Amino acid sequence: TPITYDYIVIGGGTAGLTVASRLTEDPNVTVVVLEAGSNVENMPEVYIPGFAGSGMSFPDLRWDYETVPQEHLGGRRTIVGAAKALGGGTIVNSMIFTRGEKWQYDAWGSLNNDENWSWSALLPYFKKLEHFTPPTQAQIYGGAQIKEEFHGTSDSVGDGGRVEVGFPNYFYEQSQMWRTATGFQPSPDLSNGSPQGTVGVSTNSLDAHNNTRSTSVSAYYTPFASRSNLNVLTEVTVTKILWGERESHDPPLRASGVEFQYRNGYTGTFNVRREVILAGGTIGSPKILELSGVGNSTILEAAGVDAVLELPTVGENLAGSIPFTSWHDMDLTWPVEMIDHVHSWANAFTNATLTRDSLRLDPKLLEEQRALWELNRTGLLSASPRSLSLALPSQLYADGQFTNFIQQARRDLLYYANLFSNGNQHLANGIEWQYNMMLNSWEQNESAPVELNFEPGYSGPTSADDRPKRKYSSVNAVLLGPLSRGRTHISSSDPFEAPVIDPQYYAHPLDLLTHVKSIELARKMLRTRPLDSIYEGEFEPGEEMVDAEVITWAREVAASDNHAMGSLAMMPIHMGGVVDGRLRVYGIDNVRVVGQLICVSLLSASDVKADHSDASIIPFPISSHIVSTVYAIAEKASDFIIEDFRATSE
Ligand SMILES: Cc1cc2nc3c(=O)[nH]c(=O)nc-3n(C[C@H](O)[C@H](O)[C@H](O)COP(=O)(O)OP(=O)(O)OC[C@H]3O[C@@H](n4cnc5c(N)ncnc54)[C@H](O)[C@@H]3O)c2cc1C
Repeated sequence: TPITYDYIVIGGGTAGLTVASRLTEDPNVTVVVLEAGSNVENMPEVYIPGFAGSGMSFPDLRWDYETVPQEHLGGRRTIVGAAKALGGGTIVNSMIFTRGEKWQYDAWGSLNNDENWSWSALLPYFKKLEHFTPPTQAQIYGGAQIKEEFHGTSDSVGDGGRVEVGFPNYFYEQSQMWRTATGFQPSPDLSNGSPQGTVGVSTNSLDAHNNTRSTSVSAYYTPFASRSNLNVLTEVTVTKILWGERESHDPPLRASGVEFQYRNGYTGTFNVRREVILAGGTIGSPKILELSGVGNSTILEAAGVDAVLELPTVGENLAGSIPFTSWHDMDLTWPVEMIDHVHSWANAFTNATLTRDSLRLDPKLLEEQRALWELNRTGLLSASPRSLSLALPSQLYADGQFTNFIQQARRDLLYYANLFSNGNQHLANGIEWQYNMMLNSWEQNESAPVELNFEPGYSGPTSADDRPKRKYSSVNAVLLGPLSRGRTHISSSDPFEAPVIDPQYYAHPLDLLTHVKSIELARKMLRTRPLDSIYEGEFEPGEEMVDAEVITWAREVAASDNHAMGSLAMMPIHMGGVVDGRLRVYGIDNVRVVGQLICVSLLSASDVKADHSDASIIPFPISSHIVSTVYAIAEKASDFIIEDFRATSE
């Protein structure tokens, strides 16, 4: 007989471990977590901050979700990065730990007409999850800035939250120069809900006491692994959710358990008493719903899966593809045929004394720095410092130019909303709503559509073997507010077959225009005082390249940064939503989705770091790296689950 648990958590990543840990604080509640990847907490590439990003170079630690050929990226396929390990994205990510803009969280609440979702409703959870170490005088001198009221408990106050958050203890001189070169206002705190238009040093998911990475494993699992009511199984892939008997075909459905397969091929099932928590990530979660017969019945039947619940927007709301028709008449500063291109970063040679490249160029230095880190947790490997600037439209576009683009986007609003909705009128309404919010915020110059993110070393598309063995400064341009939407769907009932992912990058012309502008700005910044003093010529896109060539080049090389969202969006059902404000899947009694959002943004590729992956139910993109928001959603979801159980059992 299968074992019965109160809760089954599918996916032991960021959100999954958070929820499992919180639920098992009650010793009477039993939880099993099923994670496809392994526990790699003890890999140096994971816990040493200076190696951040290198985790994705291990094939066993990633899913390799590949997109279909992207029409607007020259027909190339790209990889949507996602981690396959206990701890999920927190194991491999770049440790950037910031929050979005206040109005964006408020907009989730307005969209769902739900006061549970707003900046002020989430702030207590952002604080609850953090165990924050305030900056030292040396870190403040290096550029670290915070306002304590926005952060979790620090050591001086008490035990605090679970995720260690702090500032790097090593700063590269060129990062400081870049912050000045941007000309942006210094941010008082990048997590204060108003990062737009400012520049600052990012906080990290970092234990600042011993300079090691903080992950959802170290925060939510390892200290509690001895709980007898928490069972975490690794190398186990969930193949479908099982449903209880129904008297008729009408909703609601009720999950009775899950079916899974161990790496060695052994299969089994567990029964569930209360709820199944779906936390498989942006691509993983809709895939499991579809394999279980929940989704668009036409897609399911084509894949050979019997539909049990018609929920046509599962896997939708992800990105879009269309011709640039009506935009061809616009008065653009570059020839209109160039719109259909992207570029996503700029880098330059530098004569700075030390960059992250130094570790690669000089094996002896790497050895010394490794020994230093082992000795006292200092040196170049003790930190993964990033400086971020969140560019407003006025910082990207010349006067008046953006207004024209916004007007054009408004004229085409319904056209694109319909086009991206895959024929679903409800979803078209939802996308229309999202567009209105986003265009209004940009028109009023109140939101940052892009982030310029400084890497004190090489970041770009060329492998270490193929580029000059020199030191670099790089600016990653991340499109934080994509208007394109696409989809991810299964095409087979085989749970080990990858889904068909079509984010439709740059299908909305404004995505491309804005991203191109951000690269122009990045190139300029690299030559601006005081950074010009260490500038030794642009490497990529290339000193001689004019805009047209840059766009062509970029289209050929730009990489996905996985800033997509909404494949199981939290929206009203009449707007194409899949989950309600308490994260319950519409039409199902006891399945919740936590932490699964995919952000489709594009950033530069890097051989050292990739960036970003999936995260959740968030209906439209936030102007930030997303992991802290995923943790906050998971903390909040845990409270919902506990409250809802109490309410039904009273
Ligand atoms: C390379 C990289 C760099 C990043 N850098 C940053 C950064 O610096 N800052 C930031 O804020 N964000 C960053 N992100 C994004 C962030 O880490 C993720 O968005 C976040 O961790 C996602 O949380 P999640 O819970 O939604 O999914 P995940 O943490 O990905 O968890 C999903 C889990 O489910 C498992 N799973 C999937 N399907 C199944 C199945 N069928 N059965 C069992 N298990 C399954 C997966 O293996 C995974 O462990 C980065 C992501 C990547 C990949």
